[in-house]
Amino acid sequence: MKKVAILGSTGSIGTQALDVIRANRDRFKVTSLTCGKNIEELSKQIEEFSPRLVVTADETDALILAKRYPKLEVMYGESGLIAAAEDDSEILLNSLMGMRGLVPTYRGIRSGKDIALANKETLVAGGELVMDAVHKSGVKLLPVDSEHSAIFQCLQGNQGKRIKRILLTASGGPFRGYNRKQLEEVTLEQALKHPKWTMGRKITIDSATMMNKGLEVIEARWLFDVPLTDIQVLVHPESIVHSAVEFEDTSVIAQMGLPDMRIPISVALGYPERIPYEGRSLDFFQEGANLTFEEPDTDVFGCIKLAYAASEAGGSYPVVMNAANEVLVDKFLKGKISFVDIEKNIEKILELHTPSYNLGLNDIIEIDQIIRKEVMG
Ligand SMILES: NC(=O)C1=CN([C@@H]2O[C@H](COP(=O)(O)OP(=O)(O)OC[C@H]3O[C@@H](n4cnc5c(N)ncnc54)[C@H](OP(=O)(O)O)[C@@H]3O)[C@@H](O)[C@H]2O)C=CC1
Ligand SMILES: CC(=O)[C@@H](O)[C@H](O)COP(=O)(O)O
Ligand SMILES: [Mn+2]
Repeated sequence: MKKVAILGSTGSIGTQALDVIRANRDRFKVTSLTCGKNIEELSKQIEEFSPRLVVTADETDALILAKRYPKLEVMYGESGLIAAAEDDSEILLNSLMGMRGLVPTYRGIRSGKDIALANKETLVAGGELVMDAVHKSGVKLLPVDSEHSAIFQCLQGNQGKRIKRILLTASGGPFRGYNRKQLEEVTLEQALKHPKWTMGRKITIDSATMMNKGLEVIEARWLFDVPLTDIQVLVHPESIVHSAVEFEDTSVIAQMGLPDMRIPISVALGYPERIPYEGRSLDFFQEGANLTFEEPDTDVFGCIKLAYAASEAGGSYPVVMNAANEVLVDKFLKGKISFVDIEKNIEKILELHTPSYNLGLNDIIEIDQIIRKEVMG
């Protein structure tokens, strides 16, 4: 039985991970589960998976659960997330949304456990630090993000071959083909309608601005130790090729499949036998089927350029970009700013930023907090 702790178990990734675990109950034991405020969903998970520890964001919710489940260890806040990350599980699935996942990821690595990472903001803000900790502690960092899982799968059995280029695919989001003027008019409702994937709200907006692809470029850089110049974004609206790797010998290996996150989650959890998506198939290979690819329009979707530039500049720039993006997306979700204000404000904040370098964990946390306060206003 593989013991698994899941941070963010009540979210889109977390609940799909529990789908995979449910289909393989003899293979997994759930040790810790966490939520933000959704204690009703967490209660259902407690009843079904009997974790030893659960964590909520706030004390009030923790007290409710402690009363409801007197035998259960209930904690809250970052100390609770760290306790879950350092519990006796062998693998930590981090499916938290946002930079809040950095510290628990780091502590999980230092406690010697393998990390299944969906929480891409962790690598955007602290990639260099996290990868250094991974190498020093000898744990495995297994990507859950569908493109990075695809690249990871392409690399299996090809470790000796030199990577020439990573082809990072993108759906193009709900506004593919729009011009700047049209983007100025889009609504929150339209931005939340992703053409292919059903995901949490924040990543769905990131996909609409294409900042998600920018975050994924940075994620790929750290995960696969590949220069930014060798990571190419390709818009592929069918979302069947989840990414590909071109090797020095000019061969290309691609991973294809249904847009179903339970596939990359299963890969990261170690290919459990039974898969919860039986009965579905990739009915693509038929006469006349074709796959289309196009360059992203980075004049319209400038977030991609901002991400490359921030990662190229290094130091505190990616931390600032990520923090600003999280706050601005939240403002857009709350109807406080327009869609194009997200990119405009990130660009302005990066232009005005005085960088710092050689950041430790506390520096990253402090810069993140300062930018959040500034952008929240
Ligand atoms: N969804 C997807 O298909 C994909 C997601 N990812 C990445 O995976 C990560 C998770 O995404 P997704 O599942 O969509 O996100 P969701 O918003 O659906 O879930 C986020 C999880 O974090 C919890 N959470 C929210 N706020 C807090 C808080 N203040 N303190 C503690 N926990 C909190 C949520 O709890 P609650 O339920 O109580 O709000 C939930 O369990 C992100 O980094 C995303 O970019 C990557 C690829 C695909
Ligand atoms: C499912 C997943 O991995 C998401 O990151 C998804 O890829 C977002 O799609 P975009 O390609 O539109 O950003
Ligand atoms: Mn992705």
